[in-house]
Amino acid sequence: MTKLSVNINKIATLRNARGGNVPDLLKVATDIQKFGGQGITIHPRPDERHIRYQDARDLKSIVYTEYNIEGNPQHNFIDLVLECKPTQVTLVPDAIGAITSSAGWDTIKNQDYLAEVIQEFQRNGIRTSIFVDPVLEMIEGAKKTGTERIELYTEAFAHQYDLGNKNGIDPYVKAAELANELGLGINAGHDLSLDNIQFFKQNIPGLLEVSIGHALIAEALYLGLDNVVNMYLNKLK
Ligand SMILES: CC(=O)[C@@H](O)[C@H](O)COP(=O)(O)O
Ligand SMILES: NCC(=O)COP(=O)(O)O
Repeated sequence: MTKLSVNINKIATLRNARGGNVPDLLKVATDIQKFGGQGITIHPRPDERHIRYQDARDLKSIVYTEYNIEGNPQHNFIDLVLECKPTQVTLVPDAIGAITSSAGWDTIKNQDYLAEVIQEFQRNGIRTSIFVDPVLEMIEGAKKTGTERIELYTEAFAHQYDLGNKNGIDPYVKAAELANELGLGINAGHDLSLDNIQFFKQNIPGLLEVSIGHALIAEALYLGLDNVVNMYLNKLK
């Protein structure tokens, strides 16, 4: 079974736009789980432009499914994760100020660094995953860091799928086969959507978890619009 972990960064983006508490991030996280979501993902960034560090702390008592915190393991991030003790930490090599994640780790160049950080999280009972491109050398390097899981960076697949090129899945299938052989658990995320998720799932052996945010929140808005516009019209009769 593949678990769906819903990334709620975009809920925080919307809330922060007005400075108040609408939409209420904690209520959204509660409801996503009530609706069947099997995990909550957040990706606090150093500028706290969407998820704030305090949100990560507040979610600790709300998330009873899988709690996944993603980010670049700088000192503040490491301290936050050790304080929140989520189910899983996903390490992502983001540049400060990056609009969104745009590459996986070079698991060969950063092997010692990753191994050290991963050990620290594992000593604290937190499962680790590292964000990687579907490149075989990077999967082999990931294994050597001691991580339990990898998260396949799916932007390239999603882009090719949008263009009608289903062969974009090929490197992901090879990466997943190798990860399975090496005993690495497989997560995936970035730009997955209602359009592409079923094809991805059907082709990736042993896919344990997907984290989906941007498209899912946009789809939820769109699929709810008809309903809400009509609720307003009823009140204005
Ligand atoms: C690692 C990954 O692909 C997602 O966590 C993504 O980076 C979400 O972050 P933003 O919501 O800031 O784009
Ligand atoms: N790890 C990927 C994630 O959490 C969500 O990415 P996206 O769906 O917002 O592109």
